Amino acid sequence: MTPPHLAVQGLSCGYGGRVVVHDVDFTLSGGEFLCLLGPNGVGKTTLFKTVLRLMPSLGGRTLVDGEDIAGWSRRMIARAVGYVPQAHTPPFPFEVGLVVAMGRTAHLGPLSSPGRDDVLIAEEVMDSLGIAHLAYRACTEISGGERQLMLLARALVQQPRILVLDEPTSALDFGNQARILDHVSQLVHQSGMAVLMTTHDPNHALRYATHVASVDRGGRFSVGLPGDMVNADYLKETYEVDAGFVEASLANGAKARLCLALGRTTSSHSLTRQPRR
Ligand SMILES: Nc1ncnc2c1ncn2[C@@H]1O[C@H](COP(=O)(O)OP(=O)(O)OP(=O)(O)O)[C@@H](O)[C@H]1O
Repeated sequence: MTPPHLAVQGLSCGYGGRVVVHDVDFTLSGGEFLCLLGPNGVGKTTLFKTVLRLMPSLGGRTLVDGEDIAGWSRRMIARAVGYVPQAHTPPFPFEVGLVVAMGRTAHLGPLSSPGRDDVLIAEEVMDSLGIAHLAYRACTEISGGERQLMLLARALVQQPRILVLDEPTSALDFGNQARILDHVSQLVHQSGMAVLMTTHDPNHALRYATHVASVDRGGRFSVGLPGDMVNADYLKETYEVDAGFVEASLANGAKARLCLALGRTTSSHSLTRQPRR
């Protein structure tokens, strides 16, 4: 795999002229795993969609391997970047195996359908994510977690060099969260994939990310190393909870620093505070 390079330069995004996130600058290379944190409603999904040109930007640009993707077709973008949206139910009751195989579309000619090799790739990916048994089930009749795994499988069969994941584990049980993030982490470290992921669990960032980015309630973007970004002050400011840290030993003997919410700070008063502008 040619090592990918994503550069986001001076990007601002929002709706109808209302700026939600502004002045976003970061780069992401093969072998890097960037976790994006931030409270509900600050604009993480909006930022991802704008980075991928699924919605127009209010300024700035996205470069893949040095080229501005504004001029790229959806097919060209899909060959380089796999995207797993936050929640998406396909409108028709296609079989799960077919939805996953549709991820190959980016690599097929305009009128071709998936061939034997494409089906094998889809089967292999479904097997690796533990969803081979869902292949003939209607995608409209599976659970939320199973749907999330199906969408991840669809993105992986694209064989992208860059993977953008919007809360990919929000519906997964504890074991599946660990298995999926281990799998994604392996793709980063062994295959040189570049991953950009949002999560509401700062422990995902502490455990897996090489870099952590954040959007605050003022739509300001920042990025740094996990140990510098995710500290007690950051968690208090971002989520309005006091947090403590513990160290755990991983199966390979390495140490992981993890956080634990200790309770809401006295200043917090609402579950859905309005963003400060
Ligand atoms: N289609 C839309 N039109 C107008 N405003 C929108 C639209 N979609 C989202 N918003 C608003 O834009 C802001 C950012 O939403 P976004 O979904 O990007 O936040 P988020 O950080 O991903 O949230 P969450 O963590 O809850 O998933 C919110 O104020 C939201 O209400």
